[in-house]
Amino acid sequence: MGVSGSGKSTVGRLLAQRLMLPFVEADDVHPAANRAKMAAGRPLDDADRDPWLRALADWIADASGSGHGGVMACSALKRAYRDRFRRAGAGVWFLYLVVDRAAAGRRVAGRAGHFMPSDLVNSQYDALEPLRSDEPGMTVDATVGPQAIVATAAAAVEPLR
Ligand SMILES: Nc1ncnc2c1ncn2[C@@H]1O[C@H](COP(=O)(O)OP(=O)(O)OP(=O)(O)O)[C@@H](O)[C@H]1O
Ligand SMILES: O=C(O)[C@H](O)[C@@H](O)[C@H](O)[C@H](O)CO
Repeated sequence: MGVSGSGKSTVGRLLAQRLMLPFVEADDVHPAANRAKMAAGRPLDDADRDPWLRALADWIADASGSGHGGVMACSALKRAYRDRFRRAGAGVWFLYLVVDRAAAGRRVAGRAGHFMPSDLVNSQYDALEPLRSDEPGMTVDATVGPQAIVATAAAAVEPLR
């Protein structure tokens, strides 16, 4: 979880490889209308996110039900979204990638071939409800290298598997 530019896709892919688990990129699950809205510079609201969260919760239910689990790269900005995911499957655990607005803005602006415009980064922080201490998971500094983040996260989740 984390705002756009926090490194969810980068870290999530590497973590899934390391743990040898299926990976899903939540950006690929957005309805076309959501992608078009963001590309036009308009932030998503709860209603826009509802069908997307439903599809992602289904993925979690399948991964959980199959017994192998999986890794998802998803902003999951609000507590209510994470509650939904926790209800969908057993053992849902969040890695919260923390990055400040300036760094996230620079990363999103510097990335090619993605629908998300950097002017939407501020709206991501407006929606963001950081991971709280009662939510299973881990908060990490997302400005260190991706491999270091993956090593830290893998060490934390391995004993839970
Ligand atoms: N730990 C890191 N250190 C330096 N650069 C990083 C790190 N993680 C990601 N990046 C770079 O930042 C940019 C954004 O990363 P990425 O696409 O993984 O973020 P994201 O959170 O998935 O964003 P979005 O939600 O918009 O898809 C990419 O260019 C990526 O290479
Ligand atoms: O909930 C949201 O506002 C969206 O999920 C965004 O976070 C984007 O999908 C993503 O960050 C852009 O790549």
